[in-house]
Amino acid sequence: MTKIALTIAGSDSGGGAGVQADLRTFAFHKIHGTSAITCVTAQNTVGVTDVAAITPKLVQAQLAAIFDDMSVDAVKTGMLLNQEIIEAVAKFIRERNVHPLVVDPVMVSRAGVQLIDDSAVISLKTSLLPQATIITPNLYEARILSNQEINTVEEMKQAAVTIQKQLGVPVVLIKGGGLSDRYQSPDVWFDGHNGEILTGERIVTKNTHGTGCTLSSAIAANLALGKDLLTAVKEAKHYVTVALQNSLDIGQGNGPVGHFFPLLL
Ligand SMILES: Nc1ncnc2c1ncn2[C@@H]1O[C@H](COP(=O)(O)OP(=O)(O)OP(=O)(O)O)[C@@H](O)[C@H]1O
Ligand SMILES: Cc1ncc(CO)c(N)n1
Repeated sequence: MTKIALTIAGSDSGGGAGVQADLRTFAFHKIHGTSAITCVTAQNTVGVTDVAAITPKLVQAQLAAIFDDMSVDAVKTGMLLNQEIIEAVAKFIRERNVHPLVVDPVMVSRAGVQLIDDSAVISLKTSLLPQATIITPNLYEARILSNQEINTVEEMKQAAVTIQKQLGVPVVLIKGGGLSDRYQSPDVWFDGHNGEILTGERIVTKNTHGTGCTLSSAIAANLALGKDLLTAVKEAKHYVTVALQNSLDIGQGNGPVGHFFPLLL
């Protein structure tokens, strides 16, 4: 039977991140992708020039339209923009017992640009993160969530434990794309008992736009396919590495990763 995944996220006009990256990732995994759009960004490979929120009512209506009609096998959230949207999404997830749920707590981009406002950070922590199956903060986001400095794998491990315990999230995966390591891009997993360092070769490219969106939607896709969580994460990390190896030299800034590899028809 066809599996179905849902992304609750923002639109990236440049097509590299957000809903556009998520739907391509679902399609690569042979999963039907649905989407509830939270905001529209005017964005390209260089940066974000404008953003407008979708009303919480319309976000909720998109979610209801999907869940009233279809059986959704896995969900991911990405950029939720503001407190009202986060609260609407969190309420829907609570009421409909939505799971498995991969939360990419999008707050700050790899380039260090803040993508959501301060009140939204509080709602994310209190209303949404505790409902997640797994959360996937990048280094900046993990710093905000743990209140600690993170520059090394050792500090990533400590922060993962702090976040897991303080926020009551079952599994924390801190992404190491932002580390200054020339050879590796390790991600750190902590599930309350076991810690693991998921190693991965660092690909030398400037085209890293959308890596975080791609990782979280690949985890959701693998969960929709019935894989266990650690396997889902390991395979998703491998997918991102190969997508980076096949990244696209588009635009003047950071181009997108290559979600599809040459197709032989
Ligand atoms: N140059 C790279 N080579 C290999 N893996 C990378 C590289 N950059 C990032 N990754 C991997 O990509 C995934 C996403 O991590 P990253 O830290 O880039 O997330 P992010 O900041 O949320 O991404 P973005 O905001 O650009 O979408 C992680 O698995 C990370 O290890
Ligand atoms: C819409 C959107 N979502 C997420 C990110 C983070 O990469 C981005 N740059 N844009």
